[in-house]
Amino acid sequence: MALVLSLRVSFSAAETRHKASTKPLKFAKRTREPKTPIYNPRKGSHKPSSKTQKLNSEVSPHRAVSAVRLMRIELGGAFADLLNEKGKGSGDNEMGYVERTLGFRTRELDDRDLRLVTDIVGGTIRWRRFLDYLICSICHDESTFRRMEPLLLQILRIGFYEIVKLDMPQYAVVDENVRLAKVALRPGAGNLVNGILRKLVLLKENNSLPLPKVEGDERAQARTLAILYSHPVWMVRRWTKYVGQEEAIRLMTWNNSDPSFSLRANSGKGVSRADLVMQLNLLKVPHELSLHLDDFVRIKTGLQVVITAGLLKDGLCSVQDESAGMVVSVVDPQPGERIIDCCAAPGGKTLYMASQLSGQGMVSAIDLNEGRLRIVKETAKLHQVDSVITTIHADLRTFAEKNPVKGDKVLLDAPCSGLGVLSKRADLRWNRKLEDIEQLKNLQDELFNAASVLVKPGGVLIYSTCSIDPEENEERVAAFLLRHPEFSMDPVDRYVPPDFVTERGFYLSDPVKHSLDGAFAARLVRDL
Ligand SMILES: C[S@@+](CC[C@H](N)C(=O)[O-])C[C@H]1O[C@@H](n2cnc3c(N)ncnc32)[C@H](O)[C@@H]1O
Repeated sequence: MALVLSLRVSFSAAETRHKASTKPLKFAKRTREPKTPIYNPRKGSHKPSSKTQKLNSEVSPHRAVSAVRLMRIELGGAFADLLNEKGKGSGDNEMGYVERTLGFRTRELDDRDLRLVTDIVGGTIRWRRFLDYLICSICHDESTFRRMEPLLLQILRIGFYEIVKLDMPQYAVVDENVRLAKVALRPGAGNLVNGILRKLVLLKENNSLPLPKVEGDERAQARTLAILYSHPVWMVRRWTKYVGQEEAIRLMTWNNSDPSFSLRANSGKGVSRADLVMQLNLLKVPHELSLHLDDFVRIKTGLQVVITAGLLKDGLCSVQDESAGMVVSVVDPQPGERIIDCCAAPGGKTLYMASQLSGQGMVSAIDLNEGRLRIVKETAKLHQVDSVITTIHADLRTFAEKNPVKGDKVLLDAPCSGLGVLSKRADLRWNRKLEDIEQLKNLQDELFNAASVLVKPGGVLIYSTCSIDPEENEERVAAFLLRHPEFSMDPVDRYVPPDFVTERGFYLSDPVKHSLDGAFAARLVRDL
């Protein structure tokens, strides 16, 4: 049976002896059962191992944890179901997941391991299409690749990423991933990993990785670029259409780079940026002051240190991208105003707006998602801005129909594709579909109409997204203005630096140009 073949392949003894060969790999059937039981969703079985609870000190912890985390991310629900079925509590921490999946524990992760897990998991997800292309090419057999069991595939992806993208010491990477495959799966899987990784090493050393050439018509080129820069083909085609191939490549390169983060000093709690900088200096976290926003600091590394030190838990600061902070600059909250935040959860902009009210006025935070809205409420308390925030659990469309409330300012931070934040959301590119954009556009139009009802005469309506797609941004605003002649554009040049203002007076943070997340905002004024 094909499935059995994929589960029980062992790399031929000859291949192991001769290390890396350039010939197609041959897979021999195994006859024995796998040594260690593992979760295999394709077989739908999981036998708890007698080795459970066993500490394995030979396997590198960051690789075991990365492999399991990648499985969880890719398998999603199926994996969660398995853990629930097998007993509550066993999977509530990372090592619990490792133990239940691999049948053994590793030593606890230290700070270096944690950083490696973050790098490897993020990078392996981002580069998935590229890595799979290489793995498939080296296997010389697409069906073998397609039928590869999930854990084996994740181990190979990790090895390929470490060798090709992280330039880690190649033979150490081979040995470590072989060991993981042997212990977590069976000796034959280790031999297979050994053969494939050694072949990769040889190809890399000879500078002859099997990479496709960008040639042919527009579709063919997009398919190749999608492999080389590891994005869905539809995104490559869309960006090439809007900004040309060179700019699309720059954008994909940005999306594949390690994300940097910004921290906002929580002025609502009386924490100034100088206080935050002092804390970062004490923690030895390198940082730069934001050039655009007074409360913000940028960090490239050290987020884990900030989290561990409790700066977020204690409400001293929040993680917030400057691009999102500048949307609040476009709103320009003033003490005493009533601001309606129509799609508020989890509350990044709500909290920042509230912190600018100096205790006078109100932000009404509406959201459809009750759980996420609860986060807004709890964080508002932690940040000591709860006296100026009211949360309202509702669908904006029905709320606007039934409630006579009017705001001085109404912010609609609409649900969107998130195409501006792909560098931070490593897996989002694989979850988004082209069809989503059509559906989102309809929702955005409906929410735009509903939000407009809540604006008082002479009041301001701000429409924003974390997308860079013109169909979710400029086109939605143009369509709204046609439907609502009682609103007119108010250019944003008074509120954000000139570099962020488009010709038509919108706010646009462009990842390539500004090295920030992508974000968009339009400011519209209602007639008196
Ligand atoms: C982009 S997120 C908002 C992010 C938020 N403004 C922030 O800065 O943290 C969009 C939000 O819209 C909410 N949403 C989606 N459809 C909605 C609806 N019909 N009514 C109200 N909220 C909705 C989602 O639950 C989600 O929390």
